[in-house]
Amino acid sequence: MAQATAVIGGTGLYALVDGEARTIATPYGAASVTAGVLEGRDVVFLARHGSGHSTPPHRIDARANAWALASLGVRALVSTAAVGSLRAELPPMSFALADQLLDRTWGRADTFFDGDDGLVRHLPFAEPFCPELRAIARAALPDAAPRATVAVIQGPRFSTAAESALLRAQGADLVNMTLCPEVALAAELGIGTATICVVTDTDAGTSDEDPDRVTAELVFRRLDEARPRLVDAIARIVAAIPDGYAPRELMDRTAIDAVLARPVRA
Ligand SMILES: CSC[C@H]1O[C@H](OP(=O)(O)O)[C@H](O)[C@@H]1O
Ligand SMILES: Nc1ncnc2[nH]cnc12
Repeated sequence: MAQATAVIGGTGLYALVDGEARTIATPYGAASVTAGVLEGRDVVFLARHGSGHSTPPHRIDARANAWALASLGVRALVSTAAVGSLRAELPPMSFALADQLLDRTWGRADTFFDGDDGLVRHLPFAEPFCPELRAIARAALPDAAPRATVAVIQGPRFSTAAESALLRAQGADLVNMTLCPEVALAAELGIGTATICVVTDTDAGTSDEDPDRVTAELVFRRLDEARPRLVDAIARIVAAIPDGYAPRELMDRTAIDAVLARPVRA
């Protein structure tokens, strides 16, 4: 059965719905998903880092994940992201809805259209997140900051204080390691995305003594604390997505169908 809505869980969210985990072979390797029901809606859940957080951010196969979701008929994606804050107005434990991306990753497979099979396309990406899903998320989460620019760094290490200051000066509000290329790859396959950012830390911090200065342990701890609110936020958004939701047509159907027709490997 086609699953119109997917949830990608980031750090700290490794399960969401009851159901059997299923492995999907894709042209880029296997992806593991669980189909189930949330708020009476069919959803497919995918844990970005694997069920035990075994995949680091720079090794996530975002192409396999996006291809697997598209092959299941997914059109709407609600994702979660643990983020560091670069702004005092976005304190730890607050939620924000991402609306812009600054891609500072490198060396990641970041397109389905690298020309190998003569298929060349250029995704319009001025608005990386789906405006309709963002509007739904804003209405569902009135306490979340309605917009934020997320800088996506390569990781797995965190930023230096100088890098953090530079990202802030360049207009970033939040910092993360996974939303690129995930959001673009979903868009290339006709999937619209809304992302709930959970602020876990103040990145490089405001001083050496800043208790919110990032460590992985701090991120995991804060996500554990925030998880009930995060699951509730996801459920609210999923419940509000209309049956007839249609993402923007940023990519032509012929190209999407050609990518989905590529031979799979286990
Ligand atoms: C474990 S701290 C760094 C880790 O947290 C964020 O994960 P996600 O975006 O999947 O929520 C960040 O991007 C890093 O992958
Ligand atoms: N400070 C930070 N930098 C990058 N990714 C993060 N995920 C959570 N906090 C982060």
